[in-house]
Amino acid sequence: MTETNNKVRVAIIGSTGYGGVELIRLLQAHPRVEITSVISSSTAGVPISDGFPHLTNIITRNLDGVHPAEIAEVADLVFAATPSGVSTKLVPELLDAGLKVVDLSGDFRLKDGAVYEQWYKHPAPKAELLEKAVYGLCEVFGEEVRDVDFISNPGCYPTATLLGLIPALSAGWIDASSLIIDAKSGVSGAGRGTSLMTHYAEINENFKAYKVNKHQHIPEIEQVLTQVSGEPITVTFTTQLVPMTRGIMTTMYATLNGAYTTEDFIELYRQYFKGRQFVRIRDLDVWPATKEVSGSNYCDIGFAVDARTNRVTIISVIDNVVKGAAGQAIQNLNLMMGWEESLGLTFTPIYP
Ligand SMILES: NC(=O)C1=CN([C@@H]2O[C@H](COP(=O)(O)OP(=O)(O)OC[C@H]3O[C@@H](n4cnc5c(N)ncnc54)[C@H](OP(=O)(O)O)[C@@H]3O)[C@@H](O)[C@H]2O)C=CC1
Ligand SMILES: CC(=O)N[C@@H](CCC(=O)OP(=O)(O)O)C(=O)O
Repeated sequence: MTETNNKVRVAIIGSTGYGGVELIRLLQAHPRVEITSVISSSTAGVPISDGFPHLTNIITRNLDGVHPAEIAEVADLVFAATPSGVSTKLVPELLDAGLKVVDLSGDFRLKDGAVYEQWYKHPAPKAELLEKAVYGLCEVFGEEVRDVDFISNPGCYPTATLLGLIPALSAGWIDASSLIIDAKSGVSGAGRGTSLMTHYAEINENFKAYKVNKHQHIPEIEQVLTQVSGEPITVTFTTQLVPMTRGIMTTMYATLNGAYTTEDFIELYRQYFKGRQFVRIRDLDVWPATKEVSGSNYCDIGFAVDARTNRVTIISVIDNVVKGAAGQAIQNLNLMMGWEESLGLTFTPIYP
């Protein structure tokens, strides 16, 4: 990989979407990255600040078209912040052109193509690429990310959910057959395209469930939980849209396998995530709120054991666009490059 002035050259496909624009914001402040191309399939040739005035005098370059060979001439690594279905076709061409790739879509997260087709309703990528893609949940699989050239960035809901469940499941503290996940997202999770679902009058002062038991993140969560626990796991997973711009809260319920206390959970998770600065385990009765991670790469997790019901409630929050997308993608870049994983990501949440 070429490093110019000690910097890696990076291109962003889908730079006119929410994930891409957030990558621009974060990478602008990254000390080891130079953005050499911002790419659009529909508006190439115009300055990106035409459509995004907040980038005026920050990114002065024009949008480039989607041409893998040309991208490979100016960049070493590309972020594909593209819709599912698009990445399936694009990523092989980018890899063939010699680029490293971090793909933000759901296309390469599921190892079984038939499962992908069942949930995503698109033709699956080739099996060898599904095999090659490394699932970049940094705090769990960070060692596997080092020195690879193709990362599949985890989904937003799965990031919050998996970080909230894996330590307790790995330790055998919770019953794997009892998992219920109640998930809520701000509307930026749906991307920049307009739809009736996210239209202001439909979501303002409203709160609605969608894709109940049908969400494409269900097999992703089940695949990873099955992998870490060694036994087949299914989950009940309900997604809901909240009238806010950013943020995900997942509230998880599980039956306990023993007489563990809330303090035990806090200690278990602090040990599991020791040295991983982006996961913050809350003190007793200090519940995480989405605002407390907004604009940052943190995932905050809190617990309450209920001895009466023999269940634990686990609450996990992230900013869907940062830790759920662009921030985690940069964390993966850092690991791929052998840099400190927090490089360029150590900013404080925006509050209030
Ligand atoms: N928003 C979020 O919180 C999260 C999103 N993701 C995933 O990240 C990806 C990007 O999401 P998000 O930014 O929200 O989506 P958006 O809909 O906001 O943006 C997607 C972008 O992809 C570009 N695009 C569309 N078709 C093509 C094509 N054929 N070739 C190249 N580029 C294309 C579009 O830009 P143009 O027309 O200019 O090319 C568009 O701006 C998606 O796969 C999404 O599921 C994952 C986690 C969280
Ligand atoms: C609020 C909202 O609509 N969120 C989206 C998140 C989709 C996403 O990020 O898609 P992939 O991870 O599968 O690429 C959804 O629920 O479908």
